[in-house]
Amino acid sequence: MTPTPSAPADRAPADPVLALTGLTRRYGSLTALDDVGLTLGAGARHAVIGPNGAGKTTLLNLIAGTERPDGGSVVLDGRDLTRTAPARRARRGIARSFQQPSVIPELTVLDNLVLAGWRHQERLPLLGGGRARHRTAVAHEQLAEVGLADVAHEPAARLSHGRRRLLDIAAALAARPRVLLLDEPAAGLTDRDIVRLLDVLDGVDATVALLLVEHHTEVVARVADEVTVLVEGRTLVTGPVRTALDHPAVREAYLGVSD
Ligand SMILES: Nc1ncnc2c1ncn2[C@@H]1O[C@H](COP(=O)(O)OP(=O)(O)OP(=O)(O)O)[C@@H](O)[C@H]1O
Repeated sequence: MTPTPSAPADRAPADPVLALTGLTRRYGSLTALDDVGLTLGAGARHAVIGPNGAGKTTLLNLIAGTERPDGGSVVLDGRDLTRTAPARRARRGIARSFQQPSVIPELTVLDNLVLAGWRHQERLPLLGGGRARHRTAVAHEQLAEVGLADVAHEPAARLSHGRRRLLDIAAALAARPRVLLLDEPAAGLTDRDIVRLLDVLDGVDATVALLLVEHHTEVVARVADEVTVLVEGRTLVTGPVRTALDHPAVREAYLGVSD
């Protein structure tokens, strides 16, 4: 991965936050992911695109730990997590927002965020009620940041799909992750919701590495610095966003355009 634009040219890029090497996953005779490697530094904005069935969700599953690879490794901050359970990976700093938001519909919007931030809160040196008050105050701030302050006390079930997506992302961020995995965040969103989504992603802490699977190429072009294109489980191209999106094979294989 190239250094971030602000990194001095004469200094080596910082250690990677997330390093994936040779990731391979088979389902019977189908190789869903074939020897895929990727390195994300702090503050990376990396998108993975590709046609249906290319292996994008499989890649996220292998990083989050909900599936195990048949080959390769997942290393976070120098620690090999390839055999580590999903909950432990989450505690180490891998957060995920799903295609179908995973918020708890019966809880209020605010309580969803309070709950999501609890893991981080456990590490703060606050006692009893102090912790709860602090967490609630932080959750209110986070809701304001994602434009959901007006529905703080509504059950999450009453939110539109777009706003539930934003809550899901806010909940993932509340655990203060090192890496945020986003699975098609723009899917099913209205144009107005997409503008909100882009605002939220713009506001993600610059130290968090963001890995985005997305079909919406305008969202990819707006959010990502770098793009990996998967086709049939293999990396077709990986590089700066414009180079990847303008690659003739990508235009043909993914966008259905031939020059
Ligand atoms: N649990 C499974 N059992 C068998 N085959 C699977 C399983 N999960 C995924 N596959 C297959 O692996 C391949 C990659 O699937 P994956 O969902 O990762 O693709 P994708 O790029 O995310 O596709 P989409 O854009 O449609 O979500 C597909 O051919 C899919 O049918």
